[in-house]
Amino acid sequence: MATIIDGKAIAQTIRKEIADEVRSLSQNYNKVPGLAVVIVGMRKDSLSYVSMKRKACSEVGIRSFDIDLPEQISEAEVVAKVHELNNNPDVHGILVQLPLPKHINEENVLSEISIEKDVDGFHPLNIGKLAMKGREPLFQPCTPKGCLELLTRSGISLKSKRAVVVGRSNIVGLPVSLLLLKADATVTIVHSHTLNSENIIREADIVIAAAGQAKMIKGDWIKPGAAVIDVGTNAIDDPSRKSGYRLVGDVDFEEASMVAGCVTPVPGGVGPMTTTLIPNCASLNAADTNEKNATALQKKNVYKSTFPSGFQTLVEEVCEQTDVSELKLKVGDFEMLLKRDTGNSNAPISVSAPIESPITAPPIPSKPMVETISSPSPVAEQESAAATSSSFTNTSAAKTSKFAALDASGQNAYVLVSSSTVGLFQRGRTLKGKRQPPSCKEGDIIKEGQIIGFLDQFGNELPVRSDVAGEVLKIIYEDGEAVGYGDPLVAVLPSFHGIK
Ligand SMILES: Nc1nc(=O)c2c([nH]1)NC[C@@H]1CN(c3ccc(C(=O)N[C@@H](CCC(=O)O)C(=O)O)cc3)C=[N+]21
Repeated sequence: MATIIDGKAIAQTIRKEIADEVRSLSQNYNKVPGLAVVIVGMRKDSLSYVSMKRKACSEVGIRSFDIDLPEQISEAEVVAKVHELNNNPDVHGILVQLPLPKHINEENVLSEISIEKDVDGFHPLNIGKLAMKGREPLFQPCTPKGCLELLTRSGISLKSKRAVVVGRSNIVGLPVSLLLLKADATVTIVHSHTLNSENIIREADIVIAAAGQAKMIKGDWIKPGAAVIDVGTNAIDDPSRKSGYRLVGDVDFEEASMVAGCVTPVPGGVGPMTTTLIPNCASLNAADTNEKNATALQKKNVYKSTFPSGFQTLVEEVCEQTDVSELKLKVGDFEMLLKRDTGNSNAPISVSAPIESPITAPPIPSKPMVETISSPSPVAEQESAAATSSSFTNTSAAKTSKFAALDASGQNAYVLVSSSTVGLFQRGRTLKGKRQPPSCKEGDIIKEGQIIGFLDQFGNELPVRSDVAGEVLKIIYEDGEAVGYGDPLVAVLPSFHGIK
């Protein structure tokens, strides 16, 4: 007689682990993971799954964002909703319940979910990474992951085992095969066009049934002692029930339990694992973004211009990593001009274009400004210097080349608009709880005094204005990142940069 793998009990253990994690996250970082569950329409089964997922969230202390959209909604409106959730920093995971109504293209919606919030792991890029050796997706799909958890938590190893997956759907069959492969099993997928599926299944040490066919897998298809995970959730008529139906799996449970070593029941097997692992993904993601922000903050705090240490670092970097010959720093009334001999006899005796102290004081009082004038040197040399180093960390190759081009032009004179306070940098304003589009983007031509973003201080949004007119060269901080006093937020290439 097979051991029954109790999915409910294992899921409960995992929920306790998640609740602990969520608690420590909120105690240590005052951060609550958030999961948005989007449902379109009123399909009975979807409503029931969604309510289970939302309940699972509240049980472990995760904030659930309930997005209930009407059946008739257009694809564009669903996509817009997804974008809004992508931009909401309180949302760490987004799940769009499937299936969507027929007039909406599932692929178009799913591929709009930011892969960093794709807790279902359905984004093509996540699946792609799952399929590749040596790559890790940001999220592993929950139901497949649940299947593997059930096995490993029941003491069943996967390495070198023969696993047969029945079904090749995008949401279970394919990803579970990839996970098994990653776990070093030898994997075979059987599907509607496979000949002699039974014989193949009979060789399996591990069977994952995800075909969507009620009781399709019979007892004599199973190798004695095999582990059988039944993903099927099929409703079959049952007049003896009040509801008129009951759920059965893809495996004939009664028969299988006479042969298998262990088997999952339906309900009570894989289902509760799916419901439990989705909030887990959101929670892990919240912890992860927290860690990333902390590291980013640590890195960027080097620039924190609690004068003079931030500027010292900046000056050191400019001197060590660039050919800049003159550097002018201004913070309010304080002004400093540094000159050095870069060994280039052609160095111009150029004076920096004057940049006035900020006069548009409130609510941002004084902003530290940095102006650099680079001495011309051979273009190739400049380019290689700029390619390997820049006073801006984390610049993409394209952006770095922008700086390289600037350097090479000998007109390197950008101004940093810095933070006057500690807060969260926001690219756009929030109106009625909705984040508006970014105030500016790289490449924009802006006017003096123009708002380039906002600083959120405990919900109070302070506009950040540029002191100079020019081109937005680089936005140094991302939306929602924490910034300290004096941190450079945006680099602007003043429109007078060509004047010598
Ligand atoms: N974006 C998306 N992600 C999904 O993960 C997803 C989806 N769409 N669409 C539908 C399928 C199905 N699914 C289930 C979740 C829980 C149970 C579950 O908890 N079942 C209970 C029984 C439930 C009952 O008694 O009604 C159990 O097996 O014990 C089943 C099935 C998630 N899905």
